[in-house]
Amino acid sequence: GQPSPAPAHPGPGRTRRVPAMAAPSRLLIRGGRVVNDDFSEVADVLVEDGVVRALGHDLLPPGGAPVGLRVLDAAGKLVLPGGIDTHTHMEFPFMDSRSIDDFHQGTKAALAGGTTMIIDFAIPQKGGSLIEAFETWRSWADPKVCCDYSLHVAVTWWSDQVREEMKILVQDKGVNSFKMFMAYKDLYMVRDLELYAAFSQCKEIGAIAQVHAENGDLIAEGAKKMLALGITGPEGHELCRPEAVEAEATLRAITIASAVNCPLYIVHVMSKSAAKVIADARRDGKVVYGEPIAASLGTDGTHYWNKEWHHAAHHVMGPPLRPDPSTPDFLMNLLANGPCGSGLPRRTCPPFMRITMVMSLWSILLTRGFLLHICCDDLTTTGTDNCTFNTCQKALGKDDFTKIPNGVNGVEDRMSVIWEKGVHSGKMDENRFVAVTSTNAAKIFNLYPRKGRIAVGSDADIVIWDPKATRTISAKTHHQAVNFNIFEGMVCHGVPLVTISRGKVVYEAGVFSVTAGDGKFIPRKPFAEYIYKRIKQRDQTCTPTPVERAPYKGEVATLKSRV
Ligand SMILES: C[C@@H](CNC(N)=O)C(=O)O
Ligand SMILES: [Zn+2]
Ligand SMILES: [Zn+2]
Ligand SMILES: [Zn+2]
Repeated sequence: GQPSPAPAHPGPGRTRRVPAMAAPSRLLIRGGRVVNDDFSEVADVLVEDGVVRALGHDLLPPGGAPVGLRVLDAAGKLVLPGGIDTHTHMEFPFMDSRSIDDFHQGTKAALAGGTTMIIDFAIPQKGGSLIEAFETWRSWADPKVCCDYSLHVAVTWWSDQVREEMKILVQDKGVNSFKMFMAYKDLYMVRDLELYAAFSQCKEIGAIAQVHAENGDLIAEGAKKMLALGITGPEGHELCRPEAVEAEATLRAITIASAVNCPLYIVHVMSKSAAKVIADARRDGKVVYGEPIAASLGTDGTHYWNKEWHHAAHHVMGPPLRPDPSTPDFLMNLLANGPCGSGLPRRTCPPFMRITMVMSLWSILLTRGFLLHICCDDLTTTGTDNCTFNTCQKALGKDDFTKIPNGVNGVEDRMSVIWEKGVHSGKMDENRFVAVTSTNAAKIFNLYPRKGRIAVGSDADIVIWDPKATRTISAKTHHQAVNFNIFEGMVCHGVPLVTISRGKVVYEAGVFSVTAGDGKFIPRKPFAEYIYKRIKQRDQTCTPTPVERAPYKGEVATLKSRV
């Protein structure tokens, strides 16, 4: 059975209790630049009863704002779809501890950073019921969340019961994503044949398979080796599971999913090696998506060699951050090159081929007069894997790195870190930023266009964003419960000024107006079009058929009896 809900934290950040009747039911966001994944335009946004009612110009009635309509001036600012964090672990009982940001504090911090929805994980013990785990996580989250949320469910063992419960979760509970761990040997790890069975069931019921891609056997052997060498500090955590251990499992998962023709989602992509495997698989046409996280996009594994034990330990997560300092830039490049007008395949063919290809390509373009849509989209969404532990909790592993509870922060800083490292750096434009922080996740997890877009009929999850303002990230000022921030001191362009959740201003100029439980669980239907179209097409037209041939009539050797 699972423990009871963690106690709610008072936490930093003033919360102004706004009496329910005072919140206006209608908002008019005026004069901002509305940015969706495919298009930007200066427009007013009218919101009523939690939904976008109209987009257009001069929506303010001539007589001025009528009673019950609040006008927000967004002139010179951006108006973005609220971020969707695809990967969190609030108040997660794990490694003899429990993550310190709970569903209240964690979702407040999300809102402060411009994220208006999180997708967390219900994780049963081996042998436990998936449905019971789902209901347990629901009981923790529903009373506390300040923003909308949903749940992936983990498959930590295999049986006919698990297969059946996956089907029930999809049909009755609004789950359409299941995470299988290839690491955490003896705790959550499943083996290849179980992956094959779980992927087959995901395909059968229209879910997307997610994997934690690391080779759990190599990690176990690597850890023994490091401890035997007397390496007990956080540096041992990375040394025992170098990026090849992540890349190997990534390729193995892709190979198994491809054999099943099941859509695959690689969570927390942490290394160049794994990212290259995913990019190559996508170029081969595989239906696979990669999710780098704020940590792997914003910092690196050199911190494991920091002389301050607690500093190094606070960066311990699985898979580890990588000591190769070029990793964040590399991952951001692969994240940046999404479906674009003129993106040309960056590699995969020798130079002379490329010249001829480019020449022929441009000649086609010019004659046809349209921009070729080459979709690179090597990495697709961004999460945080927010799973935070205070220093005293991390100290459970002060003498043995395998005992350091794994996990880092990110839920509050993801949007600013990606704006700074991705947009301000010139790698991606504002539309791609929206795609990777919100829209692509909504499409993959079948939330779109209710979530992930500012359009008439969509939920009014909106952020008024100041691309020019900067903020300095620090544990001293962040709204998370955890007492450390892996982005400490980072100055980021891109600051949320106002966060709106389902039409309510919940965060403005540093002040919260949240109510625990205001967030809702968002159910998700199976067979998301965005991922299943190609799968279904392949089932129809790519299933192999036998060759018709006359039976063999020649001599057949006699079976030699074993001597
Ligand atoms: C157990 C969970 C959180 N911990 C972590 N990533 O270090 C995960 O592996 O995603
Ligand atoms: Zn994981
Ligand atoms: Zn592209
Ligand atoms: Zn995780």
